[in-house]
Amino acid sequence: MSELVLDLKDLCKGYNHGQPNEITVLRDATLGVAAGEVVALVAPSGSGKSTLLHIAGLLDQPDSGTVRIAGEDMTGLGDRRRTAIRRDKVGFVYQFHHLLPEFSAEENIVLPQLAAGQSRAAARARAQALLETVGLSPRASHRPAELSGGEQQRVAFCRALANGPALLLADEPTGNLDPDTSELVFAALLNLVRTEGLAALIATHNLDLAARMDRKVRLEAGRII
Ligand SMILES: Nc1ncnc2c1ncn2[C@@H]1O[C@H](COP(=O)(O)OP(=O)(O)OP(=O)(O)O)[C@@H](O)[C@H]1O
Repeated sequence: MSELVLDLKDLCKGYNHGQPNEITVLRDATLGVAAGEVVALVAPSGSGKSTLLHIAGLLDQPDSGTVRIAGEDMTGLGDRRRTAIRRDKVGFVYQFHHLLPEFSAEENIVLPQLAAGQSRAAARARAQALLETVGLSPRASHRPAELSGGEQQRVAFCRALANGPALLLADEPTGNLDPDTSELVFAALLNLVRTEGLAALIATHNLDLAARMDRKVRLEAGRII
């Protein structure tokens, strides 16, 4: 039995099929990420990182190839099942935090849990534990506008992990932060991922950060090498 949490096989993906501006982005891209493993995805701009992460996170479909998450083949699943898997098994972090501005840090982490059917008391306890892991307990009642950029991003990590996903996908999670803040925020992310024992695939341009992950893969000419 496979221990891979994320198992991508022979993914092909292009855009604008049959049109003059047709483009092939992924060509037989294959990648596995095991539980507890943090993998850096390093690739130049425009090479297909976001395309790969969106397919892995069930936000988009490949033209061919298979996506397995926690052992389950996603091929041919209906929208409802895909949405449920995305909600329960996958956490997604973007370059920009996308926190809800009218809610506090804690509420931003509580809300996705309530949507998943969790009780308010359990959701609050989980939010507080996550905030503590990233050193933000004293900021729990602050709204996003009352937090620094690095603090906002750390709250976004906690929100992504709110429902206890098995897999974390991150697209340039420190891309809009200065180098010192990136370092701090990345350390918080690694701490969270290690504490929760997640499989993580983290796209970054930052080679220093990539070197601190368990493994580094590159996306080149549509393939993972
Ligand atoms: N919906 C789309 N329609 C047409 N082309 C697209 C679409 N989405 C992405 N592309 C093209 O596919 C290629 C890969 O895009 P993608 O966003 O995956 O790259 P990326 O590696 O994440 O880039 P960046 O680091 O700049 O965000 C680019 O050439 C892009 O222009």
